[in-house]
Amino acid sequence: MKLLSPEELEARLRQIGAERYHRNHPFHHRLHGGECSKAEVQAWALNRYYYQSMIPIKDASLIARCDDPDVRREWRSRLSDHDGDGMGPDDGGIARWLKLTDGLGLDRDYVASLRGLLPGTRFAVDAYVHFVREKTLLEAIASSLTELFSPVIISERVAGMLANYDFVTKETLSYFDKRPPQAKKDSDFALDYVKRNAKTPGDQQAVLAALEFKCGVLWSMLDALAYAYVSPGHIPPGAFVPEGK
Ligand SMILES: O=C(O)c1cc(C(=O)O)c2c(n1)C(=O)C(=O)c1cc(C(=O)O)[nH]c1-2
Repeated sequence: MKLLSPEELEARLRQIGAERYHRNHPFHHRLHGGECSKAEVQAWALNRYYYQSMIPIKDASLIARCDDPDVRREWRSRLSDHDGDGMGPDDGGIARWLKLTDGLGLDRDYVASLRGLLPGTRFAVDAYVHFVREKTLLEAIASSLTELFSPVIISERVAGMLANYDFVTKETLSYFDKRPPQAKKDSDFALDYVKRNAKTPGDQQAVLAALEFKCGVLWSMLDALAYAYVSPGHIPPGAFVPEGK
């Protein structure tokens, strides 16, 4: 591969998002289009809790291995976005995600215990954390770039779920209120970083591969969910069993 200009690199990254982001996954079409049963929505929220709960751990790992104070300063807002600043009970993304699982009628302690997780969710999320720990800082930063695409899917999700499910309220979905501006700020920074720091064809290839890897993490979480709870509906032993199943 020849050296791309920063603009060409950005265009290649956006192309990966257009093709591979989990917005294209059939489970999301089903979720947002109102075709999911309540049990499927519960399974989605319970499994996504693991992703939410591990995000600050992967961000803390990134900070821990970063020797640039400017990057650390910028990156640490991600920790308070998810963990909160101790200013109230619903402060921080993890606490607001638990409001979502509460609103869907799931037991908080059960969700947080992670006992009901699909093995596929665990493996995908753990792979993301390991990737960020083990790859170069440039690749670790690039792997967060799915967030470039999350504001669009979040607005589709909130509108679709509110219109289509009588068991979902605006209050229940409050997690998503704060995410689009946070994701925009975070992904603007990460995109600018990779455009400035991927200086060789090899660096640029690694950045593109990091985004493809991360799209695969998100995609495989939904594959696991669809296989267990939609079709063929084989729930792995020990994973969450919705009421009535
Ligand atoms: O709802 C979504 O579809 C979605 C996607 C993503 C993403 O693209 O990785 C994130 C989030 N939400 C999110 O809420 C979040 O906090 C987040 C952090 C990260 C990351 O990689 O650091 N991605 C995402």
